[in-house]
Amino acid sequence: MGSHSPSKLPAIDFTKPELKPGTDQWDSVKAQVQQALQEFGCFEALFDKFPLEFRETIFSALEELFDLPLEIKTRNVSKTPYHGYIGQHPKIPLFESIGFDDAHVLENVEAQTRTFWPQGNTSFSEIMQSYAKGLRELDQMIRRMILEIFEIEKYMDEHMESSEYLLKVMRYKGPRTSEPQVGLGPHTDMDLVTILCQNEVNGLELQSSSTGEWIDWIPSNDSFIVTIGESLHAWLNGRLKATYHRVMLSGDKPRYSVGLFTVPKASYMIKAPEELVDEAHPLLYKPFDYTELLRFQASNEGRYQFGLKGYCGVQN
Ligand SMILES: O=C(O)CCC(=O)C(=O)O
Ligand SMILES: [Fe+2]
Repeated sequence: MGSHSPSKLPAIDFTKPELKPGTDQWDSVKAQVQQALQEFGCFEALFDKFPLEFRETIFSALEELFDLPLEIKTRNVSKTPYHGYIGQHPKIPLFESIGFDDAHVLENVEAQTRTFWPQGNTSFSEIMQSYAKGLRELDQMIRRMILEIFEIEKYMDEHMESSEYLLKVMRYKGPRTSEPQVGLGPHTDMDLVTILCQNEVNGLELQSSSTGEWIDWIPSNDSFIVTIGESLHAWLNGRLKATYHRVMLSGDKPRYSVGLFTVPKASYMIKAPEELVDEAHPLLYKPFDYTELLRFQASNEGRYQFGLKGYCGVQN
């Protein structure tokens, strides 16, 4: 599966104040995104929309959340597989996660927060909402650039309007070993794009899409990892690969991470634009619905990595 590498992922600067479509700055960042996605299939984004103490605040809010008793955390249920509470899974015993659907809207987070703290927890819901709202801006810039790269801007409105957000927060117990243990095994996400950040306990590793090397992510204060999910891979008819990643852990400190997962809306049929299908690029996947794909995944866990192909791959 490829070896470990000391190489670094490309870091792309999204902090420029005038980063607007049509400007030279935009085109220069877009060219870097294109190159990074071709060479690595993912990249580090520098984005400074959050105050300096923000990370500290969010990770202490997560500590408060995950320290709640299990019977409270399991109140986080969702009709979408993998969007609700996950934990105590024998295959990934260190891992727990809690999902907040469309967390950039304050009322949504407040309603979900009340399932954990019936009297509400204003500071918790506000921090989650402002995080989701800030990163949503970054996600939309990145997807806009990707559509421009593949010259399918005419689908911009439909693409943006047919997507929504899942804010997923995670805690990994420290394995108390010096040898790295699997926190989350190698996988691709099923969504469109994922933007992740982690506390001071590193552990996220990404596989370069061109060389197969595993690259450790060592974040800086303003950095996030951007990965591509299977739904975007399918919609672009294979022009971008979904990013393989995993979490490896050692030591005894818990690792916290937060991911903004951009997902296709339920019942929206993902279908590659005709501009991306031709003789050299035959259609790879039949049109599919993301939520149904997740249901298929959930009922075929052993075949996880082959989910999308197994679900709707076209036999060529
Ligand atoms: O914890 C992380 O950094 C990665 C989490 C992840 O890959 C996932 O939830 O799909
Ligand atoms: Fe993932």
